[in-house]
Amino acid sequence: MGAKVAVIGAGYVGLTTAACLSSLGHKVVCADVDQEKVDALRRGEATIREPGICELVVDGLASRRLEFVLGASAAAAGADIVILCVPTPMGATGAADLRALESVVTELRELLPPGCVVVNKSTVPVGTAARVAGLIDRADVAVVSNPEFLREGFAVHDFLNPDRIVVGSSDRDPAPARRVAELYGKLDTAVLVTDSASAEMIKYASNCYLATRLSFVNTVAELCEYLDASIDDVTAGMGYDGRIGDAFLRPGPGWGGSCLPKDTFALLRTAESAGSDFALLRAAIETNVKQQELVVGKVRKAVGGDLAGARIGLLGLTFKAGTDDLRDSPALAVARRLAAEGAELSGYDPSVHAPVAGVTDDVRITGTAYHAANGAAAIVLLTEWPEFRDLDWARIADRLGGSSVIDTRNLLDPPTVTRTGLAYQGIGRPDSAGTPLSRTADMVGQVG
Ligand SMILES: NC(=O)C1=CN([C@@H]2O[C@H](COP(=O)(O)OP(=O)(O)OC[C@H]3O[C@@H](n4cnc5c(N)ncnc54)[C@H](O)[C@@H]3O)[C@@H](O)[C@H]2O)C=CC1
Ligand SMILES: O=C(O)[C@H]1O[C@H](OP(=O)(O)OP(=O)(O)OC[C@H]2O[C@@H](n3ccc(=O)[nH]c3=O)[C@H](O)[C@@H]2O)[C@H](O)[C@@H](O)[C@@H]1O
Repeated sequence: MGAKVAVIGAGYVGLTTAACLSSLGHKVVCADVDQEKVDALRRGEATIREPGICELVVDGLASRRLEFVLGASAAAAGADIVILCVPTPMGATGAADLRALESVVTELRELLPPGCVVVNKSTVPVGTAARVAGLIDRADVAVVSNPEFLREGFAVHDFLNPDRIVVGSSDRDPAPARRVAELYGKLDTAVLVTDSASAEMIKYASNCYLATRLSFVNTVAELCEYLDASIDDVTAGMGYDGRIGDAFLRPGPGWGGSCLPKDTFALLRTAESAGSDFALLRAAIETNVKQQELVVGKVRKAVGGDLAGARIGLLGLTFKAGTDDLRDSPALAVARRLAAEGAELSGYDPSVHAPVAGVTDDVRITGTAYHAANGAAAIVLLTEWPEFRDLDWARIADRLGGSSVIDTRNLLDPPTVTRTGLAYQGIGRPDSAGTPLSRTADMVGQVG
């Protein structure tokens, strides 16, 4: 029989956790403080853009294994396991802001049923499980760390097909950790049971490694431009090495999103507090800022050196393709820098249909990519939405006032663009058509 689970927070992680656990046979009550969100979810409407989530919510409601309530207190009664999925954003110092987490824990401490397990699924600094246990201060309630590794845009897939489940428990009693691991019993994956501090560290180390890897790749791409090498072929060649692997090697306008930026800063602060200088991580963060400047430099150069009054079209605003999430988007960071130099920006994103106050203020949102190109001196592709590959570049060329296309995701086929008379620049790619981009791939094809 499934467990009785309360999930606190119905965002990307909370809603995915609630919907997926109910699909695995558990009885789940999911709480949020946002009345509109709770109402929409009760009607079976997905509140996040994630493939498969809507179907799971509808199935969960129909089977009565999934319920949505307003406020954490309403979810806790009768729960065997309470999973905390509230935000842990970057605080003023760069450290994780734990106020939402602490307020939920304080709200719930008296209400938790005896014998229940509180699970930290939010990304929290090392030591937080111990801190939460201290706040709850009850011998009959255990606290377990169970970090989440899902990616936005693949949330349901990643939750149901995880590379690993990590469960951390400082309790001398292994039973609470086992109960949490059993939630995922139907999934065929590695389960690592460890202490809480290690579990918390695994999450930060993973995200910070990914961020560092991207800063490394972006730097290699920059070097490729100086040396007339092709980053496409370089990363392809690196990726054949099983120790390196071919995932997460695409250069771009810098990494962003709701987690990598805040988690890199948070680990840096954690290291500082521990008296350790994590110079490599600091360099990864600095390199990421430099990457945005590098993109701005390419645009500045494309318009003749002065961005003041230059009209620039932007393709893509979200932090990556496949999501509607604009949090810490490198596309918007680049837009902010361009606007600060006086550029007038029009932008199109398939998942952004209206301006978002305080977020997209630098950009006039357009309904199509072609409208974003109207009269622009240059067009800058910032998010790798696949549909941008299929644009009619002759039509874009007709609409542009200038002739520059800057592809910060190396998404486009350069000859397709340059054939229309436009000038193409990627990241770490030879600048024009007739490049050796596919030469190596062809050779590999012939040999193998
Ligand atoms: N977004 C992602 O891809 C991943 C996020 N994480 C971590 O998971 C945590 C949550 O992140 P997201 O789901 O992205 O955040 P989110 O912002 O999408 O969702 C958080 C939800 O919690 C609700 N909430 C806030 N205070 C509450 C309270 N007192 N009671 C009940 N609900 C409350 C908010 O209204 C919101 O709906 C963070 O620590 C994040 O670092 C971990 C892995 C992946
Ligand atoms: O803790 C989290 O929230 C999550 O953060 C990331 O997931 P996500 O934020 O959804 O985004 P990623 O797919 O990792 O991309 C992050 C950024 O790196 C960029 N990126 C990614 C891959 C790549 O090859 N090149 C590249 O520039 C993306 O465009 C994006 O801006 C991690 O991949 C998840 O494992 C983790 O659970």
